[in-house]
Amino acid sequence: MPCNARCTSPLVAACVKDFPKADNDAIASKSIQACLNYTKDRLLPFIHRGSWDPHFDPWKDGQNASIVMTNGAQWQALRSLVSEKTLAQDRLHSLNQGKPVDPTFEKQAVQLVRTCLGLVKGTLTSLLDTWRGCEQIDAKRDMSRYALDVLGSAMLGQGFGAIDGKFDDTYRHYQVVMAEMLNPLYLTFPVLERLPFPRNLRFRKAVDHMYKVLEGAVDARIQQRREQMEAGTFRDEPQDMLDMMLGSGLDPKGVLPDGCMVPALWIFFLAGHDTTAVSLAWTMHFLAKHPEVQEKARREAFDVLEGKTDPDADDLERVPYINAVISESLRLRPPVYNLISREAAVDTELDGYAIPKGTGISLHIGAINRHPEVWENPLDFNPDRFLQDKQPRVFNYLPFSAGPRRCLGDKFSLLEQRTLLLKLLTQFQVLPDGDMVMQEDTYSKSAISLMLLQPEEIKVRVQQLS
Ligand code: HEM
Repeated sequence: MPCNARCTSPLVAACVKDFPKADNDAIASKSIQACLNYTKDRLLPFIHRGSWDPHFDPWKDGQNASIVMTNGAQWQALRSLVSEKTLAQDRLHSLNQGKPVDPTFEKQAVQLVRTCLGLVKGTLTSLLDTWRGCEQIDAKRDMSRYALDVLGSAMLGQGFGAIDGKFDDTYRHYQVVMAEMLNPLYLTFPVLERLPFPRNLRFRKAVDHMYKVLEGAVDARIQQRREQMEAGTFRDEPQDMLDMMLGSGLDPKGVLPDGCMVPALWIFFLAGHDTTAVSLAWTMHFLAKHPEVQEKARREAFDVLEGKTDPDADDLERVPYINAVISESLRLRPPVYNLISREAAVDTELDGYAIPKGTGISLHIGAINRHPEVWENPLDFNPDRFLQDKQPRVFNYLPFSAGPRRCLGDKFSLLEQRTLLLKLLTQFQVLPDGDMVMQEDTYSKSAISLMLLQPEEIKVRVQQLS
């Protein structure tokens, strides 16, 4: 199935080709809904500051194009540039697999992984320090703070003061954006966005604030480079993703087309924060609920660390069981539960269902990840299934989606999650708090939870290991 310019539907195309019949059923029966579904166009307000302006045309060339909002050739160009210049690119993956890579890039990527790991470790140490002497912890809240500070450090070289409780102004505005960005009423009737409602004024103020923070971070970095160049101290070694995307010069648009830098940074925050936080919170929940799994993961963590307090990049590649725990948690509770919908690019048919061109299609990741014809005992939490020889086919396991639009931050998120688990397991025991079955059944009703599967709360108890 070809793609048209407005609607990239490679995933749908891939589904038609690659899904076994059972999954086609799941998609067709559970996931194909009417056009009220989210389409990428509807996500404009939080990504494009000008989207409440009736004259704003996000599809016009060079107007704040962002990777999530574009399709076709424009998306392809942005995707390869952004992925090339961040931790997301495939060559970093080859690096981890010991395959040959371009030596200039290798030097930069190795440096960046090391720097990012350093930043993650610092944030993590602060987080675990806040848990000492605590009986019960709010895992959902704390994982959210951890993921935000890690992302801030890795992207911009600065946290948001989330873990140390400073909660600067930016954090407050950021929360407004996160709470409102997928408001179903406004997604369905985007025209409401342009009316002078108090909600809209608050939302615009918050989006404006976030843009200013990101623009300010870019300007400050350019200014810092200028001073370093004048003093002859500038070293062309990226310290964070902003450095990678800026290249080695003084141009604020860096290696990207005009107007794309801030939307690119913005998207990484919006796509990378809550997703990782929710995944980690669910993993804490499963560890508490399955002590035998926790013990096995702890043994692996102790074996790999061999007495060290912090893992290095190699250690993170030697934790198959911990990796399987994360994979299983992502299977059962995929943070992106319902994939942002596409429109069918052409008239087509999916497992006997006619799909006219333009129909909104939303893939139900949650249903696919637990389909009984694909997964044995699909509702059981069983990390060992990811250690068996026969691994799930790509399109049977979709927490990060699949195909050309697969998540760009998956490797980064896994690095962040493995680091946390390695350190956590060697320092704390995670225990259930109250009725954990209840927790699994109470999902947040907030707007964002319509796409992200957010638990209402996840509380666990922690006990420091002696
Ligand atoms: C557990 C953590 C994460 C999960 C479950 C997740 C899941 C997803 C999914 C399902 C998509 C596909 C959306 C679609 O096809 O419409 C996606 C796209 C994306 N993700 Fe993630 N994500 C995670 C973490 C991250 C992180 C940490 C970052 C960045 C730092 C990130 C950046 C992106 C970007 C930029 C896209 C858009 C790619 C494109 O349209 O080409 N994600 N993610």
